[in-house]
Order: sequence, then C-alpha cells, then structure tokens
Amino acid sequence: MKAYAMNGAGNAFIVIDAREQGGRLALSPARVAALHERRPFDQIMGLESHGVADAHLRVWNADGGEVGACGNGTRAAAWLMFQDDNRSRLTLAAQGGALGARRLDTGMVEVDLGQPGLGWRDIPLAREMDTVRLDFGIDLPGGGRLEGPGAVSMGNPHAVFFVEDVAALPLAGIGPKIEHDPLFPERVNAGFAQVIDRQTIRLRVWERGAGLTLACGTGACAALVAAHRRGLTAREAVIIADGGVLPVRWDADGHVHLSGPVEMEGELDIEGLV
Ligand SMILES: N[C@@H](CCC[C@H](N)C(=O)O)C(=O)O
Repeated sequence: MKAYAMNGAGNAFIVIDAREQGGRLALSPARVAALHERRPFDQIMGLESHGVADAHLRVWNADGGEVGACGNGTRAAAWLMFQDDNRSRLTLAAQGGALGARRLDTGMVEVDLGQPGLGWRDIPLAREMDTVRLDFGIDLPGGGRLEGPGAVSMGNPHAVFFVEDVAALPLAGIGPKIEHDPLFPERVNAGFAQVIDRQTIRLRVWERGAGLTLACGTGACAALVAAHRRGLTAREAVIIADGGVLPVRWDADGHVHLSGPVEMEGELDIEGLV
C-alpha cells in the first residue's frame, strides 16, 4: 500500500492508494490519530478498488471522522491516478455518488462534484428554513454579529456567511461555535466569503473536523453557489483561499466543477500504521 503527502492549494492530505490490495481500508480514529502524528494533514483520502468506477474514494477528517466529500482531496487523488494512466478522464465513486475527473491542458485536474443539495433536509438542518439565507447568526467576540448565511450541501454540509472583511474575523473563536451549533445535526463547515466582484470571492473556511485550513474545495463550490443564489456573482468565479486560487463553475445542468493546483510533497512510510 502506498501513501503520499499532497496538497491542493495548501489543503493538506495523506492520499493512501490501496487499489492493489482490494477490500476496504479500516481506519479507526486511533489509526487516523497515529497517521496525523507521523505527518499532520487536514484529510486522509483513501483510494480503493472495488465496484465499477476507476476507484472508490473515501475521506477522513483529521479528527478521525469519515465524511462524504472533499473537493481538493478528490482533485489530489485524481491527479495521482492520472500519473500512471494515459486517459484524460476518470470516474471516482464517492459516498455521495460518482464524481468525474478531467485532466486539463494546464496540468490541473478539474472535478465534477455534481449538483449541490439546496433543500434544508439536504444540508441537513435541524428544522425547516430558507437555505438562501438561514435564520441563524453568531455574536462576534468584540461586538457585532454575523447573520443569515447561505446553506449548501456539496455532499457535505456548508454554511457560508457573506462578510465585509474576511481578514478581520476571529475564525478560531467563532468557527467551532458554528460547527457545533444544534441547527446542524451533522455539524457544518463554516465559510466566510468576501465578494470582491462578480467573478471573484475571497474565502476562508473553518472546516468540520479539521479547523481552519488553507483552502477548502467543497467550501469554494458552496461559496459560489450561495453567492450566485443571492445574485452576488456570476455562475463562474475564482475563489481566493489563503493557500491558492480555486476556479469554480456552476454549469446550467446544475453540476459544479472545481479546479486548482495540486502539489506532490513525497511518498510516506505508513508501515504498521494502516
Ligand atoms: N477540505 C475539503 C473538505 C473536507 C471535508 C470537510 N471538512 C467535511 O467534514 O465535510 C475540501 O476540499 O472540500
């Protein structure tokens, strides 16, 4: 079994390629913690070989929880698969369904993350609410309040607040409170989006199970979808994260496409840990 340290716009991953072993990876929270001690990461991406797709894709957060989706990790895993495959398209089976990946001429990989879930049960929320603008807010430590985030499921739950100045927010203070609010029974990824113009969003995300990360792919998609639903942006924009720039497109057929940089940092020795 091979493992690699990779990142997608600074979003840090261990990608475990277990395709040759067959079967399913058994990663208990204790094993995830041991891997994190060996090499810190935001998510582990597991590539397995079973079923009909080119690979089966699984995602674990740094806190050990297995979750439904990871946009940047999907790009990183697909990038790895493209290294020994001449094709320009692959299909990955993830918890939420099949995801298409396409190798671009620029060397980047674009993934099709499917259609966003926009109903309150899709997020999920604890009670019925308009997901364009949730009836929910959070007090800021120094005074003031953030209110009315948009909610989007990209195979995982996101609440996106639109703010004036994303750099000024105390995310380590408010992120965990939003993540664990009872309105979100499966917890939530909290995004803070500053719309620069109709094609540009500056975004920071407090990720469920990983905390503040340098970039979040599904968060970038959720921010674009939430912004477009409010008439703030076009259907296509670049999302500027702390670790890099992520182009996102919400096509007329409802599918959301994410691309951006991927970096291979090197192979990892995980002997005895998995
Ligand atoms: N880094 C991610 C999202 C990873 C999962 C998320 N923290 C969750 O719990 O849903 C991305 O690039 O999408």
